[in-house]
Amino acid sequence: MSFTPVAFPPEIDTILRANYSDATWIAICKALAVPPRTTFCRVNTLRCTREQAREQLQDFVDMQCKQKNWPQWIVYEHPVVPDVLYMDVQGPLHVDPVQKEVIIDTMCGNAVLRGADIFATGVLAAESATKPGDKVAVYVDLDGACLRGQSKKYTGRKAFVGNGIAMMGRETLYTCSAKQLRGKGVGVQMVEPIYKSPSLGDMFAKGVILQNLPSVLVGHVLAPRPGELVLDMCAAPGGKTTHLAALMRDQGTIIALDRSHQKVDRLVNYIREQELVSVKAYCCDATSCVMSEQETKEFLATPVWWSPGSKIQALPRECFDRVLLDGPCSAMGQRPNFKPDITVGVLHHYPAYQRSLLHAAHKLLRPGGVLVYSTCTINAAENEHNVAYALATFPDLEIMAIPPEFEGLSQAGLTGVEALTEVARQRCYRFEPGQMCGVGVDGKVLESIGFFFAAFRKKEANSH
Ligand SMILES: C[S@@+](CC[C@H](N)C(=O)[O-])C[C@H]1O[C@@H](n2cnc3c(N)ncnc32)[C@H](O)[C@@H]1O
Repeated sequence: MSFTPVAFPPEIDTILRANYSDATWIAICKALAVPPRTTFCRVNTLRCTREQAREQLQDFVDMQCKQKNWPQWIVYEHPVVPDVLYMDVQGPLHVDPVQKEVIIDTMCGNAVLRGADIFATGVLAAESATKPGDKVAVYVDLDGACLRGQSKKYTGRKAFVGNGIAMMGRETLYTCSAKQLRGKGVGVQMVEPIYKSPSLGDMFAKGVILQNLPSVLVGHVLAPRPGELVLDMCAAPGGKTTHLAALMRDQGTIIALDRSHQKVDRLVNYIREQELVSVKAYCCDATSCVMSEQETKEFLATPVWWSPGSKIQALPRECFDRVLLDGPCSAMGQRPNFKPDITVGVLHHYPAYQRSLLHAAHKLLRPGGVLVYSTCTINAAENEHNVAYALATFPDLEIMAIPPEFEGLSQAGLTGVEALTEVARQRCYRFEPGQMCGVGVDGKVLESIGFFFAAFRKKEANSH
């Protein structure tokens, strides 16, 4: 079974491949079409130890394997990153599609390839005679052209992702509204997926969070300590915010911003559910969120933070011990990616936008403080070029060396970015799709999504 490599629109392909040899670019496009070889999850160490979480997850996975008639699947503790568990992903496996078809959209297809079952709301179309218990072949609608509820066989472009068992009939799926279906649970249980990996089910409630290794590393490299004042500039949905809170033992203050009101509302609920007291989330445009010097003075005279969830305008200058800038990006490192959906205009818009966020981050960071800049894209303009920009624009920022324990988990930055010195390039954390991100306890290569980050320290006033 093989997947066709990701095909970017031609103009996008030209831009992205510019920094690679043809062979490397082809390998990247192949890797982007399929899921990473490893499923990583982070343990919420405020709730349980990693060992407790591993045991619980192993029990859950054992139960699933029994149900699906799969051989035993081992949950490992990551040898280097202290709060990470991981499992291997198997595939591509040879699976013959059965006759009856179910169609899902590309987002749902991406999740299926990463081990998920299909929730009732995810099913776009099923053939007219589909009943609970039927074995169905699951296809992804590649062009977004399948009508929801369609009963005829879909004849558009589609990709097979495996066979599953329908858990409800066609009638239930399409006579109920999307609202009624929400919470109804699994619509199709994937028993013969092309890429096999146990799903995490409701392990989230038990403190196990699906999170890619590079995202977890971001938290460890930022390394916030209990009692510090930390800023997460683009925080929603909050995967990294909650990690920072765990690293700080929920002691200190994390100011979590997001521009979107709805996302902040969800983030506030998430923080409440997690019973975190250190995180305060606000709706704020982080490109223009810096107080003037006078306003900063006045704020610091009586520092009172606003009520969580409210819209705020600005934050005090040079006060934050750590700043995380995990901003909006072209997300071209996501795996699998059935259909990269981006225009040249949008791709070109990101680097400048990220630079405006970098300007704000620099103003808010205290001397001696640490800034981590991250993206989940392979686009050099949003990565190495922005690192070079930050170093050239802010002479008081220095790029931090990779701690010895994290060496070998990522690749260095790309070559050929003129303004990036060799030292700075070596200090970038680039996670190239298809390349290893370390080695597991059993010597197997680990692999994740495409990602990039760099850590900077702001020099103390007397050191520059
Ligand atoms: C990559 S996501 C952040 C993911 C998050 N850090 C996590 O780990 O869960 C980028 C976020 O930036 C937000 N965003 C975009 N522009 C922003 C701005 N000017 N100010 C604040 N947030 C912004 C988006 O709404 C989006 O939620």
